[in-house]
Formats: sequence, C-alpha cells, structure tokens
Amino acid sequence: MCAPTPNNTRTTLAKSRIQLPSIATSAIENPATMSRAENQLRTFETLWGEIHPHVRIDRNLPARIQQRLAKEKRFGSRDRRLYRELIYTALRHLPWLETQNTHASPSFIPHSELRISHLVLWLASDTPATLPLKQQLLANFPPAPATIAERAAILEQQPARLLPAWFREHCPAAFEPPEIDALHTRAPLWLRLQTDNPAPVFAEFTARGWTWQVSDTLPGAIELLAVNDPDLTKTEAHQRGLIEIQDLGSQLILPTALSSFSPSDLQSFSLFLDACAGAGGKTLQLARLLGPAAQIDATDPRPDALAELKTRAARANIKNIRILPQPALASGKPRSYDAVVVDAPCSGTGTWRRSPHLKYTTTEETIRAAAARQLEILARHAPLVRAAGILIYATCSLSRRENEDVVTAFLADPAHAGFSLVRQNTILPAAHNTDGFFTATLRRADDLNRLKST
Ligand SMILES: C[S@@+](CC[C@H](N)C(=O)[O-])C[C@H]1O[C@@H](n2cnc3c(N)ncnc32)[C@H](O)[C@@H]1O
Repeated sequence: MCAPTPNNTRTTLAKSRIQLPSIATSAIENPATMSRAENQLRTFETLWGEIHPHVRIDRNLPARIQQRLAKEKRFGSRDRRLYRELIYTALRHLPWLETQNTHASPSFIPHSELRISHLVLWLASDTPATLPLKQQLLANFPPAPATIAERAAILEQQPARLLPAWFREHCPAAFEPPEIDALHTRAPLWLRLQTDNPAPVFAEFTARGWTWQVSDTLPGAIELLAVNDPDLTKTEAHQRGLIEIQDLGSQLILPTALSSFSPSDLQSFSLFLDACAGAGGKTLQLARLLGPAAQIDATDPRPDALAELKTRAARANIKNIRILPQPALASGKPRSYDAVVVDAPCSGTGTWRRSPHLKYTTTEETIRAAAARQLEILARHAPLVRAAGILIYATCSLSRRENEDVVTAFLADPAHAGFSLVRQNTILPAAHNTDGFFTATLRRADDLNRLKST
C-alpha cells in the first residue's frame, strides 16, 4: 500500500542512526495466525488504499472518511477511532510517506518487512486507540521523538516538505520549527464553558473518569485530556448548554479583538452584528462576553447553520441573540451597529493539523479567490458600522494574503476612508497549542460628516 507513484521522488535511505526494526514476518505469511493488532494494521492499509487516491481532489475528504468508516458495520467505536487516527496521521505526513522508500536500503532495516503503515503507527500520537497497537507491533522501535525535526532526521526527510512550498511566502513563520511541530500535532479538544458555575460540568467529567485542565491563557477555556474522542453531545453538560466545543484559538479571537477597549468603552457597544455567524460559535461566545444587556444580530447565507445556532442558543438559554435571514438584512432598512463581526469564510490554512487534507487541495488560486471574497464581504458590511463603531475581521487562515493584505486593501479604498486600524494579530498555533487565526479591529471615525466633506 502507498507505494511511491512513478511521479514521486524516491529518496534513498542511507543507514540511519536509529534503526526501525520490522515486525516478525511469520504472522504475515500465515493470516490464520495473524494477531488482532496485525489484522487492524492491515485493515488500515486497505482503508488508506481506498482514501489515498482522493486526497488531492476531494476538499470534502473528512466526509468521505466518515462515510467509509460508518459503512463498515463490523467496526466498533474503538476501531473507528483507531482508523481515523491513523488516516489523519497519514494525511499530516503524506509528503514523507509518498517518498519514503522502505525497500531501497536493506541496511536501513535489515531483513525487514517494514511497511509504510508501521511508520504511520510510529508517527501517530499515543492515544487509547493507538497505544495497544504500538505496544504489540512497534515493541522494538525507538519511541518517535517529539519534534518534526528529530523525526525528519531519523527518516532522512525534510521538515519543510510537509507544507506546500508556495505557502512559505504567505506565512514564513509556519516553516519555523515550533510552528511546523504545532501544525503536525493531533489537535487537542478544547471546550468553552458557557456557565459561571462549572461545578456540575466538572462533577460529570469526574464521574466519567475524564481529566481536564483549565487554560491559563483564557478563563473559561478547558482542555479535555487523555480522552479518546468522546461524544460530548451525549453529556448532560452539553445537553444543558453548559459547554461548547471550540478551539482555544477561536475562543481567543473576540477577547483579542476587543482588548484595546476599556470596560466602559465596551459598555457603549450594545448592538452587535455577527455577519458570518454560521452555526454561531462566536455569536454564543459574544453573548456571554457582552452580557444580557447587549443585543446580537446573527446572520449567514446558510439557513441550516442558522437553525443550528437557534438550537444552541435555546439549549444555553441565551435570549439576546436575534437571527436574521440574510435577504431580510440586504433588503431591509440598513441598521447601524456598534460593532460588526466578519468572521469570514477562508482557505482554512490555520486548521491544517485538524484538516490536513486541505494542505493538498489548497492552492495559491484558492487563496486569491478567498481574499477577493473576504474584501467584498468586509466592504458590504462596512456601511452598517455606526460612527465611532468597530468592524472586527477574523479568519482561520495563516496566509497574509487573506489577512493583513485584505485589511490593507480595505483601508486603501477611498470608500473606507473613515476607518482606521486599531490592532491586528495573528494567533500562531505554537503560541498556545491552537489552530491558527487572524484578527483585525478597525474603528470608524466618530464624525462621518466631517470625513465625507474632506
Ligand atoms: C468561518 S465560518 C464562520 C464561523 C462562525 N462565525 C463560528 O464561529 O462558528 C464563515 C461563514 O461565512 C459564511 N459565508 C460564506 N459566504 C458568505 C458571504 N458572502 N457573506 C457572509 N457570510 C458568508 C459561511 O456560510 C460560514 O458560515
């Protein structure tokens, strides 16, 4: 499986400093005696063989993976977790796997039957699903070192090959060792507390045997530890709206964007528009940040996402969110908002560790198209910001073309002469072990008439 294609460059592996021994060959030769672990690795190879041809052409690969795993009725939830983990590990390290020649150098693995799937298992994070396989099949392997640079040295690969070369110009920082490590790590599971009294949440987690830690960066953000992809929707905490799943980086966007304003400034902002609300991750967070005295209008072109937002708001008993269908907003009387949030659709380059397939389907053209759309959405919503109000722009991209360049182009347009930049920040993944995000806060001048006449 996963044999290098004729187009791929084969690297010849010289003798490595650390040798990766193979599993015993007898079980492979006689399937009847194959261990459960070996069977599972073979099943992964079959699944990967089906998925691999679609990696570079299917931007909806996660749905394909999900459907493929669901189709296999004999899989239990533990099997599905294992295969998902291995498939996502393979996706994160694909450029290495496609060029890793396990046969070229007998000196690398003497008398070996090392297969690419062993390397995938070796590279996979230690989780309750992968650990039993690692213990059985990789017993003689040295543990995989923590950093991509050390792993690359063992495999005689280049760390930078894991990212598209064209991306360097868009985000040089992503190629620095800490960021490459963060972009190729299994994403942690962050929750946002949606209650001032987390005691029942923590009591339920304890009863389920789950451990967690509270973020020291953002109060109210908690990371679930050593839990193997739990179905949080089944928890009482979720059903009562006490928690929402939200990456810490995403949780940091609004507090960062609003951090230049004093509490009294913030009190004067009571009418917000969330212009790209989707299913409302940030709408719900805003409602909590601002308190019940503020009003948040939420809109999005996707009615199904807005319906989900309605359900989530009801679950959390949040009453100060008003959902506006987009056509009504476009055709109705323009409102004047204290603040408009444009959490824009983007290429998702900040989410590559969570959605690694995007590394292979995103091109410079994808980014160009995303930037044009972002500028259009910002320009369309700018007139809705009142004098002295603010416009918050955010993406989950690390490309400066979708971030700083969009802000610069927006400000350069004479139609936006009343706006100025208050702050802009890139949330790099390594800083707090998050996905990558960008946020900019723009303020509209307080005397629009004066600006119009100048
Ligand atoms: C990054 S997602 C928003 C995520 C959401 N704010 C949250 O926190 O969960 C971007 C959203 O923009 C919406 N969108 C796409 N095209 C748009 C457009 N032209 N104008 C406004 N919103 C758009 C998408 O439907 C999507 O829900």
